[in-house]
Amino acid sequence: METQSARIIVLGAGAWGTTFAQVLADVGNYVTLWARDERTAGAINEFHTSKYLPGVVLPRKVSATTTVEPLLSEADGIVVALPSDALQEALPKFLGLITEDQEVISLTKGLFHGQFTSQIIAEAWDRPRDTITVISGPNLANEIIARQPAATVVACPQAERAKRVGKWCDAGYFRPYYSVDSLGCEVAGVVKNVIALAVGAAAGMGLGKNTSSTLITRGLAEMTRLGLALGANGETFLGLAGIGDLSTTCTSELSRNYSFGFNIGRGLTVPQALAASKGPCEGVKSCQSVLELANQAGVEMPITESVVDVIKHGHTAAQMGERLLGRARKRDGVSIELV
Ligand SMILES: NC(=O)c1ccc[n+]([C@@H]2O[C@H](COP(=O)([O-])OP(=O)(O)OC[C@H]3O[C@@H](n4cnc5c(N)ncnc54)[C@H](O)[C@@H]3O)[C@@H](O)[C@H]2O)c1
Ligand SMILES: O=P(O)(O)OC[C@H](O)CO
Repeated sequence: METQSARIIVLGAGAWGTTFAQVLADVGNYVTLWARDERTAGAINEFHTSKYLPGVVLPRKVSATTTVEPLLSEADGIVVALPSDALQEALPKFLGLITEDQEVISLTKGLFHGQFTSQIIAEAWDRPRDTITVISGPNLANEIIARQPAATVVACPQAERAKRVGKWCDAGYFRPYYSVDSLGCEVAGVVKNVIALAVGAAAGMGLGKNTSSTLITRGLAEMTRLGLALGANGETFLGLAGIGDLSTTCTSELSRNYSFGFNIGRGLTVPQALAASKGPCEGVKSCQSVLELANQAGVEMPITESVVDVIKHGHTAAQMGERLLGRARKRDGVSIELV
């Protein structure tokens, strides 16, 4: 029988990694954050603060280090909370230090160079993808750090691993639901960021709730079509990691993706909107890859396509709207038809 407190390392001491570390500490686990700079680690260890979470005092059980290698072999679980474009640089140095019986948990909602986070981790650490647990849901760090109630999906094809990880983060205010569909959770976590860019852009143009609800609903259809084509379970998209996270990200000014889109909608350029962002905009990084994946799978994703036109081809938010409204008329519903 496993003891109640686990030893957990969180790689990435930013907003979500630090917040998730607090969740784990609140349950009674021993948590160490890996920060890449001494300043971030020092602020956590000496003052229990983080520049990523202004005004927050962290539990004393959360500590940080810049030298995590000696701690990895003793850990029960390793959490990856890095932005998607940092994974290929940051992860390989830990190859050989993590074994298959340890739990590896991904919090990163990204698709980088055509690879979902669990694929990148599996390759970097030479372990089967189906041993990696994905945690995804309507989980804005700034709300969870204040211990506001929220639920999440803890998903792993090896169900026992999801159960084990779920117990570690079952903090009461943070409520895990279990799934074996980690692929569906990853698809949803990536596509919702792209859709949030479009919804934010519409809001930034001054458009109202009818427009945002239209984009959210059709965005759900896009996400579901792609997920089904890739082999995910359709139910996932109607759950917390699907419509749950989509609605949070598309309606909150705390979302970096929505806020980025909002700034585009009010006329900022892509570089200006990126400079104004308070953190990684995964949708900006992943939209092209999502579209390529959709094209390979023969799936139509018009909202994603119009976001790519804005990010990569200099289209304005107004052109994005015109293009979407000019499309051929379709049947309503989350259809699995690919045309
Ligand atoms: N913030 C949220 O509300 C939230 C919620 C759920 C999921 N996520 C996902 O979590 C991931 C991280 O987001 P975040 O909000 O914590 O970002 P963040 O910018 O707040 O933190 C990222 C951290 O990674 C570190 N980092 C960056 N590159 C690195 C490298 N090469 N080596 C080592 N460390 C490096 C940064 O120094 C920083 O501490 C993203 O994929 C995001 O989509 C975020
Ligand atoms: O700030 P965003 O847009 O990266 O969204 C954060 C989380 O993914 C919301 O669940």
